[in-house]
Amino acid sequence: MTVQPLADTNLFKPIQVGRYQLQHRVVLAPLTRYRNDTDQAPTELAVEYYSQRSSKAGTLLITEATFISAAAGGYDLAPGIWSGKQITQWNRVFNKVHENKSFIFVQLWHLGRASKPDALKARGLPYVSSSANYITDEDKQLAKKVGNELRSLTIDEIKQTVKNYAQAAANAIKAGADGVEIHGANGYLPDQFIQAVSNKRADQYGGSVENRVRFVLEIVDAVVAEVGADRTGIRFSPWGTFGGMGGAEYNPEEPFGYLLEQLEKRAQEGRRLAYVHLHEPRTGALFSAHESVAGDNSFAYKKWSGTVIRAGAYHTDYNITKKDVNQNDRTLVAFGRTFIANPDLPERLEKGWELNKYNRDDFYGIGAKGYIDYPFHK
Ligand SMILES: O=C1CCC=C1CO
Repeated sequence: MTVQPLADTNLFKPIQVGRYQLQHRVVLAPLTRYRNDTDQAPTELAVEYYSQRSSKAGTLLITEATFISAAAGGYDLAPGIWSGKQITQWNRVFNKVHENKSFIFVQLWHLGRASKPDALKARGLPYVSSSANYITDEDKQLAKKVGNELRSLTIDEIKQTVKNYAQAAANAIKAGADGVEIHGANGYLPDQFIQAVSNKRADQYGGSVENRVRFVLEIVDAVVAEVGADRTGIRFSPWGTFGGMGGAEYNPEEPFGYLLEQLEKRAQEGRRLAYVHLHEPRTGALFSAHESVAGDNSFAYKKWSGTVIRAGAYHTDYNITKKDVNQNDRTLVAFGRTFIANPDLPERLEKGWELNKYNRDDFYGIGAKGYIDYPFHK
């Protein structure tokens, strides 16, 4: 991969995102790091980690995926935004980001069937999804073994979950965040409703595309009512296969095209989201820039007239980055792994400086190594 200065591209033009004026279009992508404390709250190292990556004024950061409630979780060292301590600790992170005159949105997460039935059982919590449709047979065997079999959310539970998203959004703003991103991608709960491969319901939340997107639109409407459309983003992975998504004969333009039309309809009525964030097909299989899946997100621009953040191995070819960010004036690019290894990534991209290489072995774990010890450019 050859680096080149991107200062003269749209990537370094200011842009209004929701109620915020960003100074450039490089975004910290949401990155699970499994480095929180035993109360699922950010640590002091997290304060430093996000501070480093907000060092160029006017940067937009999206936090690692953050559970809306204990029932939404199941991964011990991932963070939440439901308890007082979590809110207090996130506030320390957000204050440092704001000292650097940057902005941060909290990604709101519900695992659904991607959770662990044994971890949920230990907390006395149910293992739920749109339908009792496991990702793998191993999940099914484990769920049976621990006595926490996957089941469909009831209508009342769906309504309560929507309220939990709104409460988590309110908590994020109370903690000082600038906004929230609804995590609708990568096979988590909203995606489990959107996609027919996982949603086998026969009620108003299943079957037709209109019914399958009902849950995520209820979440959008509740979060927007709570914190405002201009402080709300949403992420989708239309071409993703992670978490058992996609499947044979699957055309994502059908559910996601309709979903974007509904978001645009809301925008025309005065409730335009700050942004729609899309995973690129080349990282559809996640965890590798090389297990690309077929597909193209250009359909989204025809359905949605607002701001778009695009993510997916953009560090591998600057010419793709230039093409995608220059094709219109409403595209930002999110970087994940490369931002892990380069705390000053925006400046390195602007000036064409060499990039630190990331070490996948250090993505997760406790302590400073691989978290806050990557060097800034000399
Ligand atoms: O979205 C994804 C895929 C793997 C982990 C998360 C949450 O940040």
